[in-house]
Amino acid sequence: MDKTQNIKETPTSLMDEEPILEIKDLKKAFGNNHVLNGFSLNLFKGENLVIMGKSGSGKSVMIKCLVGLIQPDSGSIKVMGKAITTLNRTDLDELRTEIGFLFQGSALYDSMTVRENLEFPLRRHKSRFKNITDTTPLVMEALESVGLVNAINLMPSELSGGMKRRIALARTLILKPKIILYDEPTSGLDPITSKEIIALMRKIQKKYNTSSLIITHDVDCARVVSERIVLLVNGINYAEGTYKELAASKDQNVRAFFK
Ligand SMILES: Nc1ncnc2c1ncn2[C@@H]1O[C@H](COP(=O)(O)OP(=O)(O)OP(=O)(O)O)[C@@H](O)[C@H]1O
Repeated sequence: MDKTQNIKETPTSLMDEEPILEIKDLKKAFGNNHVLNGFSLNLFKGENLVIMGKSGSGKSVMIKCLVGLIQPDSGSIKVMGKAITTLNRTDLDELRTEIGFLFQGSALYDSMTVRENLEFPLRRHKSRFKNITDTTPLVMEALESVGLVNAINLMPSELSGGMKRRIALARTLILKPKIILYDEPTSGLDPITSKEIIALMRKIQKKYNTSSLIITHDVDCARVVSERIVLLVNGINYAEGTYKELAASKDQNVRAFFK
């Protein structure tokens, strides 16, 4: 099926805006393995955009291209108007402070308290926070946003899986990112904790006016959290639309995601 049949026009409410993140015709192959074959997407301010694709379809490769960890073979990626592939190391590092990551495993530092885990990114990006002498208000605000103020002095070993994920999110929020990349935010969590994380993602979107790219296999998460969904199939943005639109599609490749 011609992919253009599946691609929805950009929603009219967003049409006048510059995308905060723009991927155009991205191609990446490893030898004969052509992973991305002209993938494109626009992420707009304040939007939650879900990317779904089956295992091995290239979601992680796309994210790595996006943050400059992998050089694509061709195509362009602009984040807040800056072309990623042309930035030098310093500019790329600076741009990365505007992007929050919540990756699978949410790796907190086991030997540090929750407070120290949250302070870590502030120390790493010293130049941006050099005028801050007391980190407590920032730590408290981030913990408040994820509903875990009381966990400030706990060690990661004292936290449940869901709490760890919340703290990892707080550690991301402390840098006040404009864009958040979530990689499987609900994987490994029980249904109730997943629902709590999903609700939290919505709350964060509203409170911080962040734009998010969310990679997930979790159809429930996609339904609740997204304004739009992009399906990555055969290395391209095969289909795009709201949950409702895609869930009603008759295309077998699209239906496969909603069974
Ligand atoms: N550095 C690399 N060198 C060679 N091949 C790679 C490299 N990174 C990824 N690949 C290949 O690219 C393809 C896509 O991998 P990727 O990790 O992006 O999939 P994914 O969609 O994120 O999968 P999953 O949902 O299982 O995490 C796979 O065939 C993988 O083997």
